[in-house]
Amino acid sequence: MKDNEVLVKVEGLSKKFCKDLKTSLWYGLKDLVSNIKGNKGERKLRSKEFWAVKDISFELRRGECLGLIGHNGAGKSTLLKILNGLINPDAGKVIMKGRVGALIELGAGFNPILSGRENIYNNGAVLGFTRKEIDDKVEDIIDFAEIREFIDMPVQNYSSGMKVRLGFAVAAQMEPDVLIIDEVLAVGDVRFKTKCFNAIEELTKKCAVIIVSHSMPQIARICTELILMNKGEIEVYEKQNLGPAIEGYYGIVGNNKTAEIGSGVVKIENILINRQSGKTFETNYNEPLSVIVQLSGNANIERVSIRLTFFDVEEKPVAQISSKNDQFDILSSDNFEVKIDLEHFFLNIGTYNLHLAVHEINDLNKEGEVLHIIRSVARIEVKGNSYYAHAPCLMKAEWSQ
Ligand SMILES: Nc1ncnc2c1ncn2[C@@H]1O[C@H](COP(=O)(O)OP(=O)(O)OP(=O)(O)O)[C@@H](O)[C@H]1O
Repeated sequence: MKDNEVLVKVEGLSKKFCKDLKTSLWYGLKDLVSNIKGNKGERKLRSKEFWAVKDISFELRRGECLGLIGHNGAGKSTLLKILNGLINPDAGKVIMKGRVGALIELGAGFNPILSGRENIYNNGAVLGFTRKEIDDKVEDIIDFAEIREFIDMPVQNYSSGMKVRLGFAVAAQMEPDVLIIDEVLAVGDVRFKTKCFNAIEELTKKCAVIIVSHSMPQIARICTELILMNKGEIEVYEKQNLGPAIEGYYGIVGNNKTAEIGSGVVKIENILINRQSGKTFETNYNEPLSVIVQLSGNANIERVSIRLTFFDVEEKPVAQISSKNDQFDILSSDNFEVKIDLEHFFLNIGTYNLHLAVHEINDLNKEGEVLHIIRSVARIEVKGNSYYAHAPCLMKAEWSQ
């Protein structure tokens, strides 16, 4: 087969479902009769029906890895099931070339009463391998799955993680031309998941991969292109710069609700970013950033610390600025203001939530009582020309040779 030939071609794929079972069965019966009469499938929605997948088209070549992302219920799994032939579309077509390896539903494709080893032989036979060819692969599959101890036990007694291990090992080791992987990988432990992502990266050189995941760092690492799905439709299809699709995903699933805790004895009254107040701020990567925190104090508290923590949209802390760490003493009074200036803002292009924390500094010069913490006090959107999705922070260095 040619190096970068198109292995998957999807044109105008649509699938509708019905929200209620009774109506769905009734429509199914009506469609059956109408099909027998030779009428084409109904493309319009009837009462209680909705498009789970609507008008999806794309092409994928050997060497490409397509990430499907989107909110729960966006239609990703339905699309994968159509691609793998598990369900029929209502409209559109799929052309798939070569051997297809798929890991779609936990335990799907395995016969529960057969052992892991017997299932490997079954799957291999379905994919067109001879017994001898499977003999040559079986040890590698068992090694990859790391379940040698349990390989002769019926699959129905496997844990979810063991099923994923076996499923991925079979899909990946059977020399697929097209590899389809759904979110099931999330069930595996962190080490095995990383091993799978590394294997997918290797496999992409030889095949076309379609993967569904909610883990943006992993998606950004292995995918060459992304489709952001929203309510069954393509919202963003990016091939060069994956940033807009990832940002779009966070825009749909992100949560930036403000929450407050603390005694409030010293209280954050207002915050200005680049001299402006509000909730959402825009800045450019590498530009200066100024934060002014306005507070109201109390005579009982003399000194406080202020901590600014930037969280990414997955709620992971990615950067922190702390008056304590910078050994800056903040003296509290009735109403006071603290100015924090950053010469360069090094966070990568993306959206961040700023959490602000004010603690009392006690006699031992340690952070004591929580005075006021505001989670997601501001949302900062960092703009820029290029997007490097691997790391949240893009530092600048002095280079020499
Ligand atoms: N067999 C079915 N009958 C009726 N509705 C269905 C069926 N399968 C899926 N759906 C509906 O289709 C929509 C798309 O579901 P799908 O599982 O494809 O979403 P998804 O993007 O994979 O979500 P998740 O991220 O939660 O896995 C959902 O509203 C779901 O309830």
